Amino acid sequence: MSEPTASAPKAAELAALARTLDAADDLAPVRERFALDDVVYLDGNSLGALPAHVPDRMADVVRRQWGELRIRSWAESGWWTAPERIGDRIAPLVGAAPGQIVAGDSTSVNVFKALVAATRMAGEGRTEILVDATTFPTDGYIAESAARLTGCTLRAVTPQEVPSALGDRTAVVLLNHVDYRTGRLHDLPSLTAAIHASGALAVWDLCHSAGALPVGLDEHGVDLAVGCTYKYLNGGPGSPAYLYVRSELQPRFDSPLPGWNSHQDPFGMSPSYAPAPGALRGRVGTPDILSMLALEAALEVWDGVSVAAVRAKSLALTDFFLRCVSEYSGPGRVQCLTPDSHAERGSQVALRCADAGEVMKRLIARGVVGDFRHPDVLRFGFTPLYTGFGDTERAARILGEELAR
Ligand SMILES: Cc1ncc(COP(=O)(O)O)c(C=O)c1O
Ligand SMILES: Nc1c(O)cccc1C(=O)C[C@H](N)C(=O)O
Repeated sequence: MSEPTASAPKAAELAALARTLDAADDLAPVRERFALDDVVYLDGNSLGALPAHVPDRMADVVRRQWGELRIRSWAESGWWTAPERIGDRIAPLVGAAPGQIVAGDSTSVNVFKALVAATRMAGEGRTEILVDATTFPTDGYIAESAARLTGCTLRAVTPQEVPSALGDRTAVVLLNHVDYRTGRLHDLPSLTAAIHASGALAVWDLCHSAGALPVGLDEHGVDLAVGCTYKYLNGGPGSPAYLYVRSELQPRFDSPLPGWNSHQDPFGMSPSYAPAPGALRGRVGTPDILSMLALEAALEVWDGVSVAAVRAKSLALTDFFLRCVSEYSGPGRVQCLTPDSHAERGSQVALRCADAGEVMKRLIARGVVGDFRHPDVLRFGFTPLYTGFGDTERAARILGEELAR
């Protein structure tokens, strides 16, 4: 049996407030662009939902472009130029002018390219890589290997420790914009400025911020950035990642993976490598066209949607969720790891509680899908394109009921 959590009048008040907020939400109609059921899907920070038009688009890609046009599609269906074209479609979502982003490979591979290329661009005597000690693990593993390959030392520091860790030996700093576990948003403008003041380069991992909040890559002078597209960009499972190289740095970008797709004359089949100009220097080999074109179609859900509006709704949703959790779960049942301050909050709420893995299984069984991160964290990701305030109230209410069991 469940203990009662919030009083019935309180629940009615929150449900009514949710209806008012949904009615005033300009982004509410965007939900229709997605194929969703009545599950409350709060796992878009791991795998974004399917945009409704993608299956038909992919049927055309497979049946007509591949099945009928076959090899002609590299030119006639725009396959060959898809990585740069899609990079330019992602660019406004992360505050970048065209010509600086190429889509392809995984985030892990792009972290490797960015880090090694950054150490190659760093000045004489700069032989230390700083890596976010709280990073999603893959960045740390890749940084360790990149350091060994380049003869650099590697030091793990928290983002807060970066300013005092910087020195005249620092070559590059790899940071996560939003912490995957806590949902903490790090201060990209001021950290990038501090890194530059020390003469080093800044590489940012945008996996948990792109599509959820303004990033401002150009505005803040970020050197290199990477990110995935299967979370808030809804590109699909394993969809291509992307690499941003600031235009001024492109002529010096010396890729550690100089495949033929980044050659200035790929079909010249020369035995020696000569890099192409611009963003396509970040390409490696043949792109994964099916995933690439699913991503391109998925990005159409952004037509007419501003990142600023998404950010405003994201903060309103997470504020409302925190309020509902505190009403429905009572004091002491959960500990919130996500900062209260908007300036430090991404688009997820992370709650620590006892038996978090079991609690999440029960939530999923009741139609509230978040995820569990080892050892004791419940994560709830809020995708403003398809999550409403009613969903948010329902998720918090069911969480309260399960915690009271
Ligand atoms: C911050 C961050 N970086 C990297 C990755 C993963 O990269 P990849 O797509 O290479 O698996 C994730 C999530 O999977 C992530 O959250
Ligand atoms: N990339 C993933 C996958 O292939 C399977 C399951 C989950 C993922 C994720 O994206 C995890 C995610 N980066 C996280 O923040 O935990």
